[in-house]
Formats: sequence, C-alpha cells, structure tokens
Amino acid sequence: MRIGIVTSGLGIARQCLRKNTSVYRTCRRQVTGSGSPLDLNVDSKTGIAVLSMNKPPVNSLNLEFLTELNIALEKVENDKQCKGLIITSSIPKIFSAGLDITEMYQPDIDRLEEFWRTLQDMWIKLYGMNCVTIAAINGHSPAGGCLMSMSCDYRIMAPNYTIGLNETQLGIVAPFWFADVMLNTVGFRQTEMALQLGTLFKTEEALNIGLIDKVVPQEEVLSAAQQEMQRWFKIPGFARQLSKTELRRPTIEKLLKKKEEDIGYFRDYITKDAIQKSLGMYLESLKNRRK
Ligand SMILES: CCCCCCCCCC/C=C\CC(=O)SCCNC(=O)CCNC(=O)[C@H](O)C(C)(C)COP(=O)(O)OP(=O)(O)OC[C@H]1O[C@@H](n2cnc3c(N)ncnc32)[C@H](O)[C@@H]1OP(=O)(O)O
Repeated sequence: MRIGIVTSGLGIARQCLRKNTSVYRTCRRQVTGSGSPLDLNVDSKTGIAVLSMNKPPVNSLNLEFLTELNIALEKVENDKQCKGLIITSSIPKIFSAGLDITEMYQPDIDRLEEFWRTLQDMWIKLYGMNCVTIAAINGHSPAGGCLMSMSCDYRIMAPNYTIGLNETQLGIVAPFWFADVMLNTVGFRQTEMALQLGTLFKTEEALNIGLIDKVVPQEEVLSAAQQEMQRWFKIPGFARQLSKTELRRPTIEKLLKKKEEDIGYFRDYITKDAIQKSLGMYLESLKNRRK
C-alpha cells in the first residue's frame, strides 16, 4: 500500500500521510519522479529501501542512468531511516545488461570520460554503502550488472539466468577494480578463469562458486531479500558497518588513488581501432540475434 507523496526530480518526499490505524503506519515514499528509470521506495517502518531499475529494454548503464543511480544511492545513504537497500529490476528477465555499449562505440571523448567517471563514482558509493545492501537478481546480470550485484553485501538470484564478467567475449578487458571485486567475492582461481574466459555463469553455477549466495524462485526474489535483511539488521549496526569498511576500504582506496589515471586508460583503450571494431561487431551481433 503506498501512502507516500510522489515527488519529481531530485526532491525527496518531505511528508508522509498517515492514517490513524496501525496498518497505515508504514510510510512508503517513492522518492524518484514519475518517468524516471529508477523507482526508489523507502519503507520507513522496516527501514528498507527498494531501488528498482526500470530502463527498457535491458537496464543498460548509460551516463544518464548512472547519474540517476548515483543520486538514488546518495538519497538512501543520507536517509537516516534507511538501514538497508535492495537493488532489483522492474524489467522482466533482465537485472541489468551492464554498461551501455553505445556509450563506448564511436564515442564523443568528453562524454566518454564523464561516463567512466560517473561509473567509478557509482561503484565507489555502492561498494562503500554503510547500510546493508542486497541484490535481488531477478534476471540476467552480465558485466556491469554483475559488478553492481557483487558490490552488494548479499546476492539472491532466480533460476535460469546468467551472471558474470563477460568482457573478454566482447574483445575488451574488465578494469582492475571490476577484477578486484570479483577476487574479493570468489577468490583468485575462480576470478582468473572467469575473467580470461569471460564466463557467464548460470544461476546454479554462480551459487556453486560463491558468486551469489542464494537461489529462490523468480516470484520470491524480492520477499527473500526482505527476509534476509532481517538477519543483517539483528547485528549491531556500528560493528557490522566497521567490519565492512575495514574489508572493503583497501579496494576502494586503490581506485580513489588512480581515478584520473583509470579514466585515461579507459579512454585510450576504448578508442583503439581494434577495440572499436570488436565493439561494433558485438553490437551488430546483439542486434542480429533476433533475426
Ligand atoms: C589496459 C586496460 C584498460 C581497461 C579499460 C577498460 C575497458 C572497458 C571495460 C568495460 C567494462 C564493462 C563492460 C560492460 O558492462 S559491457 C556490456 C556487456 N553486456 C553484455 O554483453 C550483455 C549484452 N546483452 C545481452 O546479452 C542480452 O541483451 C540480454 C541482456 C541477455 C537480454 O537479452 P534479450 O533477448 O532480452 O534482449 P536483446 O534483444 O538482446 O536486447 C534488446 C536490445 O537491447 C540492446 N542491448 C542489449 N544489451 C545492451 C548493452 N549492454 N548496451 C547497449 N545495448 C544493449 C540490444 O542490442 C537490443 O537492441 P535493439 O532492440 O536490437 O535495438
């Protein structure tokens, strides 16, 4: 039941309409505007925010979408009522198709650099979130989608989808910080094989190597995430947060120290003729898949 105020643009709902019966005490606020590719609902009773990606056809991460994600993550982090964040998708069968390849193919250089900076910022925020983060992976989650999932504290996935860092299959290389997050999640051996082969793991395979934590039927992914959140909420928040920070800080600091250098590497690498050719062919193959 939604009884909150829907705001537009960047404004967060300032009021909550409450009725006097206890059933209405939950104050759910939709804090993104209508027509936004993101739907952020904060339930002030449970302290859980649900961020649902809704950018057809495949939730690909372009500059504008990444900017919206950054704003949403900031809102959640600044909202004192939010103790946990669930990231999911409103697009059937797709969590996120990863980076929008059209941002990298025949790019405008200023925009390309801005795109990469915004991706770095999004990842730094998500990986370092103080609140508990759970990825409710209700669809395919390749490359950038896998990065987002791995950056959460816990991953619940529906059967019969795929997840992984498949960059080499596109003829490109996963950046060091994507690799670091995978390394932190599944260990060295699985990472070195998965990155070289560009493996997209089926749900069950992902569970077996620890890339995801739980498999539940499609229709239960969100409720399982809500339930899992309760386990994390039972731990004293400060102790849990500090443990997370201690473990993740070195990985985040590594990128922070090299942010500008990394943008330069990305720009120079992606604009190479051979890479452009690979990306062009991959885009073409995606478009021809349904023919
Ligand atoms: C020295 C070292 C320096 C290092 C430098 C760094 C180098 C760069 C690193 C880049 C890092 C990350 C890379 C990425 O995230 S790249 C993205 C990888 N993603 C994929 O490979 C996924 C591709 N998509 C799919 O497999 C499928 O679309 C799907 C997600 C399984 C969904 O399948 P579907 O059948 O439901 O939909 P489909 O018909 O395929 O697609 C619908 C339309 O969407 C277009 N599309 C799909 N994915 C993308 C995408 N990622 N970007 C842009 N567009 C995408 C697809 O072309 C269809 O378009 P249309 O309807 O035909 O016009």
